[in-house]
Amino acid sequence: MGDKTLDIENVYTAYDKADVLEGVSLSVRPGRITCLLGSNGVGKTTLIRSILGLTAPREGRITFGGRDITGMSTHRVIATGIACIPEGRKVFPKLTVTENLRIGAYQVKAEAAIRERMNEAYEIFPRLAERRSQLAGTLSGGEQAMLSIGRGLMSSPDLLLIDEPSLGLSPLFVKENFNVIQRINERGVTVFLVEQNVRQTLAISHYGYVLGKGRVVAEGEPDTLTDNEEVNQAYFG
Ligand SMILES: Nc1ncnc2c1ncn2[C@@H]1O[C@H](COP(=O)(O)OP(=O)(O)OP(=O)(O)O)[C@@H](O)[C@H]1O
Repeated sequence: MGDKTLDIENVYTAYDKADVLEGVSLSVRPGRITCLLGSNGVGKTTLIRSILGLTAPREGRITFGGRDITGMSTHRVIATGIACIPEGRKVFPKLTVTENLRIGAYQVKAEAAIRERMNEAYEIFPRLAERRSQLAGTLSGGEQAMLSIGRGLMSSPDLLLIDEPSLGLSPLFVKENFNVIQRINERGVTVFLVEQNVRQTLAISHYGYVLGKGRVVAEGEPDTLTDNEEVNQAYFG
């Protein structure tokens, strides 16, 4: 059960000279689904890269459970209990479903623990259990999305970062995957959900932030965000 807060304080991140993130601050509280909404190119993935130590912030601070993880190597960030499901899913196409899941548990030594987690993943995704020996590259897009979530769960994370899970999926799979994210959260995993799909994301979130160009332009409970005129302006305008 996750009990650690992820705190992002005044983070500036740049790839070359120009800052993509210009002083982002937000909190992902334990046990909740917190979402970050924003249109193309505002810096959502860059924020995830900053958390994971893939692109270190040039200024600001990121802490997880009070521990400073700013600019830490990705390997060490993951060891603190954070897992990430990247945009575009990225399963290993030539490996089976089971082999893909095992990769998610690469930091786990005990075979019994790996088995237990795998059974849990198959319980959450019966559709994957039926296809456990199938090559991941032959799964449908929606099934690959499930597999990438399942793989993220194999490290038993406290916090799951999910980057645009609805991207390129049919409405039915989007609905199914969002249901799964909600169920995973009910099992005690804290979720930071980065999305463009406003309505469905807010429907499952406890709290939300809206990223404008490089900075947070609004935050609040889902109800207040749906009706907020400024949000609609910033987001769609
Ligand atoms: N490796 C990189 N090198 C240079 N610029 C980059 C790099 N990655 C992203 N950018 C730029 O940073 C900006 C923000 O990109 P980012 O991927 O964080 O946005 P996003 O909000 O996740 O967008 P999308 O929803 O389209 O994925 C964009 O202008 C992008 O071109």
